[in-house]
Amino acid sequence: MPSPKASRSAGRSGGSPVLGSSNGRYEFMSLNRAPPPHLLQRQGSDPATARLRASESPTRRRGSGSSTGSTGGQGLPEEDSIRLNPSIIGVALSSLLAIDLWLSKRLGVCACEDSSWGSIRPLMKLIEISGHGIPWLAGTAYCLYKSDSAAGQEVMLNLFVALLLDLVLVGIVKAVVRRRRPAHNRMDMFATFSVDRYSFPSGHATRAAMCGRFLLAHLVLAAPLRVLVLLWASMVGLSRVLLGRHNVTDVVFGFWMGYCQYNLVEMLWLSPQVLQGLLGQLA
Ligand SMILES: CC(C)=CCC/C(C)=C/COP(=O)(O)O
Repeated sequence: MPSPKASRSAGRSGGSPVLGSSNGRYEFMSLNRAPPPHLLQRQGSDPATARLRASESPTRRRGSGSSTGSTGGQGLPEEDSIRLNPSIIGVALSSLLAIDLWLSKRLGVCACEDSSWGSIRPLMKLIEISGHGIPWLAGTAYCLYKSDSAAGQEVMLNLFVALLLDLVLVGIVKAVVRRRRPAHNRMDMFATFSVDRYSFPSGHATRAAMCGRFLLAHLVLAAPLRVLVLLWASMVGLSRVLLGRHNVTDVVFGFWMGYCQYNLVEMLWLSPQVLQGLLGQLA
């Protein structure tokens, strides 16, 4: 093994510990220079093969000119150029993912009772229930049943359909992406589907964004109540990360998806005629 001292001095001279030991000692070699012949021989069965491998080192390849062609063995082989170009996107995505995981872990302060903010976990769980699918479906069905005006029934029926649509769309995306929930999450949510073991996107966030927009658009609410709706939707999203249920990107995407789902609900809006037909069939 090289002593730390040897490694440091090699680092200072621009060398890099790229090759193995010779006679029990490690040797350091600059990436910009061709390796000595005795080391080349160890890389391949004969010196010619070894030299060829050395000429394919990343540094040599980068300096070889054309990045598109593969003519005459001088340019970059095509498959290599394909592999190198998307690496910028790959690095950006993995950096974003790393930041997401790090931030989500730091924000998961109510993930269990003995977490740093474990004392507010019950409050966060209450907010969680307020954005759960069951109270929303049950509440909407109750309002639909109780509503005595055609306008009220129309709004409630469309909200009910929107909630079902949300469950289906979120289920599909979760099943396709299959991102696991954060490791610090305790799976103690009530009434979940099997796809809810996956975390992308947050179903609570999609519901909060979609229902928030729905309420603001279809209920005549005073300004303080409108602010309350916005606050509630934000708190539902935030509580998902604080409880350790989701990573930040699950919630951000969930909000965006719920926002778009509302546009879809508006496009597919069930008119009173359709509603009468449906109710007529039920009666
Ligand atoms: C059983 C019904 C009707 C809905 C399930 C709602 C639920 C538990 C969704 C998961 O939400 P997150 O993805 O935000 O954890």
